[in-house]
Amino acid sequence: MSQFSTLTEFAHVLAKLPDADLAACDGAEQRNGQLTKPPGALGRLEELAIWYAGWRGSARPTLEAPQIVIFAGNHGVCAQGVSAFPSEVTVQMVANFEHGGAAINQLAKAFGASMTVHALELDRPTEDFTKAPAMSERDCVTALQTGWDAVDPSADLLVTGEMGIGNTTSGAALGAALFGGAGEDWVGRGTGVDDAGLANKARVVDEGLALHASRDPLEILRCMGGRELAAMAGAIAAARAHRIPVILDGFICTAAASVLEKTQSGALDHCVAGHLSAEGAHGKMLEGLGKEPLLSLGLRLGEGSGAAAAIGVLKAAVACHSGMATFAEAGVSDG
Ligand SMILES: O=C(O)c1ccc[n+]([C@@H]2O[C@H](COP(=O)([O-])O)[C@@H](O)[C@H]2O)c1
Ligand SMILES: Cc1cc2nc[nH]c2cc1C
Repeated sequence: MSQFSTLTEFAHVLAKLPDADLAACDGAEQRNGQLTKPPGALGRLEELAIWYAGWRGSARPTLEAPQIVIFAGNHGVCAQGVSAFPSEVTVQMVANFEHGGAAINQLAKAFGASMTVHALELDRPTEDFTKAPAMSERDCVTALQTGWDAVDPSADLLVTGEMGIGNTTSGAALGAALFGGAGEDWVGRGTGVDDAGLANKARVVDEGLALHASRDPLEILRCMGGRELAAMAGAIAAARAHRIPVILDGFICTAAASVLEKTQSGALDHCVAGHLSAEGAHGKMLEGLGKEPLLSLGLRLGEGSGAAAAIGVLKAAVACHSGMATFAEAGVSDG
């Protein structure tokens, strides 16, 4: 539980979050060197296991309690015709999550993750950001706090996902405002808009950038983000406070996470990129964060799906690291 009642206070919380445990990292690195395999033969799985060990504070960690949190929000900017789907799909999909019928339900089950869904005032969409700030400071802080409180301190891995018709436009606006460039550099087809729809999204983002001049990352989140993006940012920050590593999902999740990194450099050191989304600018955003995605499967679903698929990769890394025999234990001659 953390208390912050303004965006400035949230920035102060971010500045004080803990770092990885270097002794655990060193211990994990040493153990990795003794396991029955040629050095480096498990490739990136080795690096992942050591990173995970550092955040969990144990040279031989376990990964048994992954948590998936899904946040849903509605967007006033949908009035600009930015999505291929109507806004009511957001609340309908929340019901689908609650009844177990969505892709993320099956992925959670497949990888043994708990899952919670948080609908964020769906009947009170954010403002259309071409006309006004998307959220008041109070609304933005409330969403950050909801995200913070949604994290189970006993989880040992967190995936944050979202559902929000129109939110690829918010993600693109955040991308442009945080990393530079114009609307056309950051918009993609989202749920499937055509060429005219894509051009319209670029126009909408450009209007937002012109109206909201502040380049303070948390102000950018408030003015052009959405409740589900703020909640993901709050959850990712809370995970760090609890030393819970995070797998980032696609374009919208990464945009929300980028707000943290731009507020406090290094704020995403406890996060890996789960996958490369088919949403056009996701790769550029990940490059801007210096993150290499674990998977590239052409997913563009959101709702935490790509990150959930990557739980399997991280489980593989930790299982090998913590379960394998050393050369000495197995009586295998080393090189
Ligand atoms: O995560 C992604 O990379 C991603 C890419 C494209 C679409 N989505 C999902 O589609 C919805 C937003 O698309 P749109 O076209 O309504 O802006 C939202 O519910 C997201 O979860 C998600
Ligand atoms: C059906 C549907 C499911 C989704 N899940 C995440 N975003 C979504 C958008 C739509 C349109």
